[in-house]
Amino acid sequence: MKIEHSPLQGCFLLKPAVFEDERGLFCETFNAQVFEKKTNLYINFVQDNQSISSYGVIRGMHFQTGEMAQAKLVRVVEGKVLDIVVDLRKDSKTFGQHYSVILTAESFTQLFVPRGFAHGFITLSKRSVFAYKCDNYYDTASEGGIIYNDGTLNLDWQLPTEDIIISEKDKQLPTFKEVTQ
Ligand SMILES: Cc1cn([C@H]2C[C@H](O)[C@@H](COP(=O)(O)OP(=O)(O)O[C@H]3O[C@@H](C)C(=O)[C@@H](O)[C@H]3O)O2)c(=O)[nH]c1=O
Repeated sequence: MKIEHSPLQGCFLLKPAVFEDERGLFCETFNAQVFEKKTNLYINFVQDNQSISSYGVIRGMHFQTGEMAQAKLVRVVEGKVLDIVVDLRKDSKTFGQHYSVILTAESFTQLFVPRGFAHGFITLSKRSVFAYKCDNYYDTASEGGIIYNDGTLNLDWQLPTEDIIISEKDKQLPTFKEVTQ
């Protein structure tokens, strides 16, 4: 497992070793010991999630607040997505900055998203299966979000507006300024 720093503080790319043979392939998608050794972080993942999306679907930008904040380890099991994170930690050197990365099933690359980040993704393939671990439980009362087309963040979703599909709930999310002021 190789771990690379993203430009955002505490946000890492994980590249698992992939073992191929005549049967197919094998890889460890998570190993707590290795993760701890390479990041110096002890993360107790307590919930695993999976979502399926069709082309053009954006889920995001989401986070949970306060004590229910969640770190996430995200990966794509089928298809291709553009994953985007925003650092919302006011005491961070990279506060307000965002980072985008393409995640595909074939690359096995994962993104570790720390607590205090907003997270979202768009499906660029016909369908995507997205899987992630969280270090805190889902809590509706703590849900927060930022509108995907926020004028300050100016996130590039890489698809024309007419191709974008987004839930009614996500269309109502506030702006970056409203969330961080
Ligand atoms: C996230 C979540 C949702 N749900 C339920 C609530 C709702 O009825 C249904 C769909 O929820 P949502 O529309 O919020 O699902 P979704 O838009 O996929 O939400 C997810 O988006 C990505 C970007 C993240 O980063 C995640 O943390 C999470 O916020 O599933 C759970 O039961 N547990 C969970 O952990």
